[in-house]
Amino acid sequence: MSKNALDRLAATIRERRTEAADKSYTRQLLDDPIKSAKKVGEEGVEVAIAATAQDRNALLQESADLLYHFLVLLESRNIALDEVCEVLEQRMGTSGLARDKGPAG
Ligand SMILES: N=c1c2ncn([C@@H]3O[C@H](COP(=O)(O)OP(=O)(O)OP(=O)(O)O)[C@@H](O)[C@H]3O)c2ncn1[C@@H]1O[C@H](COP(=O)(O)O)[C@@H](O)[C@H]1O
Repeated sequence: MSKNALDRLAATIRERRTEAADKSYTRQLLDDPIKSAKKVGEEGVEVAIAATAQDRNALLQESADLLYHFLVLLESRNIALDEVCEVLEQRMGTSGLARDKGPAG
């Protein structure tokens, strides 16, 4: 999924704030940020299981579920995808090995 598709999906999710709950699954999640957070956790575990099982199709499907639910969670907490991208951009060029991991590693 390209960044452009993620932006379009995020815009759809934002629009669902004003949709009727009985017509929109997204609106139901936006009304219940705790459920939304739990769904991100569930979908993350399902991604990990699919990856561990080396099930390519399942990994694609679960990854899409995770991205959708992650975007809903961000919207429910009034965080724009661009803000997350800014954090990623700030990290660019800094190796993961460069972080201070403390004496325990
Ligand atoms: N990308 C998605 C998307 N991916 C997954 N899902 C839904 O996520 C739900 C949860 O998936 P699960 O596999 O966990 O199913 P479940 O365990 O039965 O779900 P829960 O009862 O736990 O919520 C399913 O109902 C899927 O249909 C999505 N629902 C919506 N979208 C996008 O959001 C748009 C708006 O959707 P509505 O708000 O429903 O109009 C759609 O046009 C799509 O572009």
